[in-house]
Amino acid sequence: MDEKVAPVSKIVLPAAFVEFLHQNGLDPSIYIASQSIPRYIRLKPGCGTRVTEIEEEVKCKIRELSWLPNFYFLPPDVHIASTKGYQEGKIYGIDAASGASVIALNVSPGDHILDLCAAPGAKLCMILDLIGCSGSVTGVDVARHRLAASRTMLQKYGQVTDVVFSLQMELFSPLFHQGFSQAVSCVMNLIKHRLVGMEEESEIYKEWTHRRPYKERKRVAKARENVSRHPFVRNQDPELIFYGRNSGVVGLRKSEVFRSVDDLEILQFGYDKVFVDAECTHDGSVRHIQKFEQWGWETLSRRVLDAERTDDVTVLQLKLLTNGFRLLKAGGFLVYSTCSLTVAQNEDVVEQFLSQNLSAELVEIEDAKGWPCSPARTPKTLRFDPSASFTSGLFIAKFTKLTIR
Ligand SMILES: C[S@@+](CC[C@H](N)C(=O)[O-])C[C@H]1O[C@@H](n2cnc3c(N)ncnc32)[C@H](O)[C@@H]1O
Repeated sequence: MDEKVAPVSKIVLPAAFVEFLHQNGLDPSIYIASQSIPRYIRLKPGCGTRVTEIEEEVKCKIRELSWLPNFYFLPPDVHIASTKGYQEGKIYGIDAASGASVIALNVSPGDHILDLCAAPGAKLCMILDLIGCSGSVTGVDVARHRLAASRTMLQKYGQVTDVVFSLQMELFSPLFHQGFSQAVSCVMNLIKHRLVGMEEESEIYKEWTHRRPYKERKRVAKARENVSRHPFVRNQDPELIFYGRNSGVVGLRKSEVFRSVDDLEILQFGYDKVFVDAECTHDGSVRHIQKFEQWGWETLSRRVLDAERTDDVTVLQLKLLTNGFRLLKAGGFLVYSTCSLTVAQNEDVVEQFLSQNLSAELVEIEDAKGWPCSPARTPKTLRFDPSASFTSGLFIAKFTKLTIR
């Protein structure tokens, strides 16, 4: 692993990573293409007039992307963080392929949407823009620090950030959105600790507060430690860590918020759309891989190449997809995406899932007709290949739920 070979672009990929790419039939030259992959930004709808101002600030032209509304691109080495538009929450960085995966969901105002791997939240922001002021969005994630980033991001971009949950993913029962009177976003994770604002389980949720008692803070810190040591360990106790005043949660008991539901109920009252932007090895995200040069290639070895971990990831992906699908109502749509280009994390997961779920059917992604992507091995699924799309690498599959009688 320490041996460095294969000079690719400006970075020198470690031999083990080159081997990983070869084993998965991936061409290391996609990392060369990274030099010509632009930086993508999304302007919040209605902010198109800010383009000239941003151009003056970054001292270069920003160009509109023809195939994705509100997306623009600029040279990869130009940073937007110091621009007024960025600081005022009018623009954010999001890769065009990621934007495409959100569009594949066909978000409509009034939809009730579940985002299962939501943090740090660029796609959640986009979903909230598309849904407008009706319907609901529920965001879920396992990582507390990433959830904190999501909350900050949603607040910055003026999104409704009413609810943040702490929840065991695999045990997740839908927080029935019928309880919400307006669009809310809920971010959840798996950290096991007691409900903030509730002294006893039997108590009613009080208004959430940042000012937590000492005992509560200690419990949270301990839970955080456990989760970072055992990221894949199942916890038993779904917990709410943050919720907003208008979330519909204040005044309810835990049993009312997290009531168990059967599959028949879900067919009728489940989510209209579910987005599973699954945890993956990120090998398709060229920029992400390049960052390991600073982080240390040993970290790449641990996070991407470790065979046991890669197996864990595919098991987790199948679980996330299965659980997300369970929570979908009949006739609803689910988008599964990863920024890995390996068949194991994409087509194999999709095919295994289909073989286990007779009510799942792949559907064509209509919007993709104008996108620079290519068909993947499984019919109706697609891939963004960085060397052809000039975006990050991404796999997308879209399912619907049939009613099987
Ligand atoms: C590809 S990232 C999601 C990116 C996000 N959709 C966005 O647009 O910013 C995958 C996420 O899955 C989360 N994750 C990993 N295991 C999880 C689990 N068991 N349940 C929920 N989220 C999980 C990770 O913490 C990570 O934030």
